[in-house]
Amino acid sequence: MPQTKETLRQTALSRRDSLSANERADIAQKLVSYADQLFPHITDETVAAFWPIRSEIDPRPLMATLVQQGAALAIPAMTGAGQMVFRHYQQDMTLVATGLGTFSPPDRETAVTPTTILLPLAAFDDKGNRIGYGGGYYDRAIARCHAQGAKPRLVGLAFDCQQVAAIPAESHDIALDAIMTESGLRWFIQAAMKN
Ligand SMILES: Nc1nc2c(c(=O)[nH]1)N(C=O)[C@@H](CNc1ccc(C(=O)N[C@@H](CCC(=O)O)C(=O)O)cc1)CN2
Ligand SMILES: Nc1ncnc2c1ncn2[C@@H]1O[C@H](COP(=O)(O)OP(=O)(O)OP(=O)(O)O)[C@@H](O)[C@H]1O
Repeated sequence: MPQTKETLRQTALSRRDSLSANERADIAQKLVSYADQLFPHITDETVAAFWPIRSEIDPRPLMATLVQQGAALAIPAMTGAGQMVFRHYQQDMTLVATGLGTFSPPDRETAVTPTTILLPLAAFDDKGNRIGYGGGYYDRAIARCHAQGAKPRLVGLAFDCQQVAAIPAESHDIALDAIMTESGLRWFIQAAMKN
C-alpha cells in the first residue's frame, strides 16, 4: 500500500533530524557551488529563500552568494493561519519572531512576488512532488503568485536523505521545477500527471 503523506513526512523528517550539525553545515556550504547552475546570469531576480528552523538545510550561504551575484532576496512572513507573504530581506536586517519558531522581516518591509522560490521541505520524490510541515503555506502562497500571473521557478533545498519513493500528490499540491541537494541540482520533467 502507498504510504500516507503523514508517514512519509515523519520518516523523512526523522532522517533529517539524524544528521549532525557538522554534516548539515558542510552540505549547506556545498550548495554554494551549485549557484551558477541555478542562475548562469542574474538579471532582475528576486529570490525567496527562508530563515531555517528545526533541522532544515541552511540556505544562508547560498543566499549570500546570490546577493553577490546581483539577486534581491525575500523570506516568508506568516500573516495568518496557513497564510504567508514573501517580504524583502537584507542580510543585516533585524528579524522578528512570527510564531512556530520562524523569524521574518518586520511588517514595514514590502511584500514582493519572487521570480524564484527556494523551498524548505520535509520530503520530496523523483517527480518533484513535495511535502512540507502540513500547513499548506507554500501551496497557498504559490497559488497566489499564479493568480497574479507570476510563475516563479520552484527549487526545493534539501538533503538527499529526504527523498522518498512516491508522494501521493493532491490537486492543490504544486510540484517543484528542481531540487538542490548535496548531490547537485536536478531539474524535473514537467509532466501533466505527477502521480
Ligand atoms: N524556515 C521555514 N520558514 C517557514 C516555513 C517553513 O517550512 N520553513 N513555512 C512553511 O510552511 C511557514 C511556517 N510554517 C510552519 C509550519 C509548521 C511548523 C512546525 O514546526 N510545526 C510543528 C508544531 C509547532 C507548534 O505547534 O508549536 C510540527 O509540525 O510539529 C513550523 C513552521 C513560513 N516560514
Ligand atoms: N491553494 C490552497 N487553497 C486552500 N487550501 C489549501 C491550498 N493548498 C493547500 N491547502 C490546504 O492546506 C492543508 C495542508 O496541505 P499539505 O498537506 O499539502 O501541506 P504541505 O504541502 O505539507 O505544507 P506547505 O505548503 O506549508 O509546505 C491541506 O488541508 C490543504 O487542503
